[in-house]
This record gives sequence, C-alpha cells and structure tokens, in this order.
Amino acid sequence: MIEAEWWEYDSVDEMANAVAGDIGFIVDSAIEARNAALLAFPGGETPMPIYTKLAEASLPWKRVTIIPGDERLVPMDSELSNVRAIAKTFLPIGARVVPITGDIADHKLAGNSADARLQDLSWPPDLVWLGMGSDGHTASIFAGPDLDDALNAPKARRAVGVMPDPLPPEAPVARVTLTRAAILSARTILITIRGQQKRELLEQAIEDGHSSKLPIGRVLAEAEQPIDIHWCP
Ligand SMILES: O=C(O)[C@H](O)[C@@H](O)[C@H](O)[C@H](O)COP(=O)(O)O
Repeated sequence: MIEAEWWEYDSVDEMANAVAGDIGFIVDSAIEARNAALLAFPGGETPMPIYTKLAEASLPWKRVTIIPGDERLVPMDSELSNVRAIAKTFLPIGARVVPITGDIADHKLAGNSADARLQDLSWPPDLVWLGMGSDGHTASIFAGPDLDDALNAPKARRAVGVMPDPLPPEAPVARVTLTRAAILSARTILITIRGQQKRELLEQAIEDGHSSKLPIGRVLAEAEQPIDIHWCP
C-alpha cells in the first residue's frame, strides 16, 4: 500500500492556511534548487479558498509556472474553465499561467495538443496538487472509454483527451488530463478533499490499490513518493 499521510482540519479556512503554507514551502525549495517552480493545480470548488490564501503569500511569483492538471474543453472565458480560475488569481501577482488547451473541440486532438504544450515545459512538476470527485475521478482521469489511455499511456506522454462516461453533472464536458505517469512523475503530490463521504471513498480506494475500481485508487497505487492528503469536513 502507498504511504499516505492524512492531515485533518476543523474548517476550510484552517485547511487553506495549512495547504497554502505547504505549497509556499514547495515553491521556495524549488526556486532555491532550480531557480524555477512548476506547479499543476486542480479545478473544482475545493481549491478556491486555497488559491486565495496562496496568492497572499509573498513568494517569487515571477519564477513560478502554473498549469491546470486537467482542463474542461470549454472556451477559456467560461466559468467552467480551470485555467480561467487559476489565471484570475495568479496572473495579477506575476506568475506564469500556461493553458493546456486551445479551441480544439475533438478531445483526442485536444489531448495531443495539450501533450505537445506540456513537452515544452521543464519537467517534472515540483507539485501536482489533486482533488477527487465523488465518483472517484482525479484530475480528469474518469471512468469511461479513455480510462486506459489516461492510466496506461506511454511514460513520456504527459496529457491525453478523455470523454468521461458518465459525464460529471458539475461540468458535463470532455476534458484533457495529465496522465497517470505525468502525475506520478511529480516531485510532490498533494491531495485536498472535503466531506466525510469523500474521505471514506479515498481511504477505500487507497486500501484497494491496484484492484480499486476508482480512477484515483488506480493512480495512487503506483505512487512511489509519500502522498499528503489534506481533509476538512
Ligand atoms: O476539473 C476538475 O473537474 C478537477 O480538476 C477535478 O478533478 C476536481 O478536483 C474534482 O472534481 C473535485 O472537485 P470539487 O473540489 O469541486 O469537489
């Protein structure tokens, strides 16, 4: 079983402070070692208060590149766009925010294009920060016809296009996502989730490991680095 450390908080605010502090430390260490930091951030609701806290930190933002770890295939000015939320918070403070999609509607082609964009970045990421959906998806590694592509793409492949099946109600659109190999190549992996139901789901997914039916269980089963999981109700 993987090495997972759980960090529990009483409130969203407490979790946001702690996670923002941890990410600040990751950024500082990366810049000290390599003069640059590459971070992949999740979309969805949970990370938003953490984005806000993190952006208040006085860090050398000009040396920080942030990408979405997954993206919904929607116009970049759509409320559903993950990079839009990242850009809104981190562009004004000087970070470099790199979209991983353009306006390609076909998800397979969008995946190829995202992969090409990511091949231009200095890899591996210092951090891949993940969330988890209540269906057990992480990044945009979903159940459906493209699950195997996302899990078992060749190691050098950084992103693929996916059509979730069933489509998630909160954003029922095709996606591109970091592959399992790209996620696991990160120097650090951090997960943030909220609510008792997700906690039980993730605990079970980790316990089931390779035999988990949930995408997150399949991803984490191959992690070689310890994973920090931050949770609040
Ligand atoms: O773009 C996405 O859909 C995400 O990156 C996704 O993996 C997210 O992390 C989970 O769906 C959790 O979302 P919530 O935090 O909103 O529950």
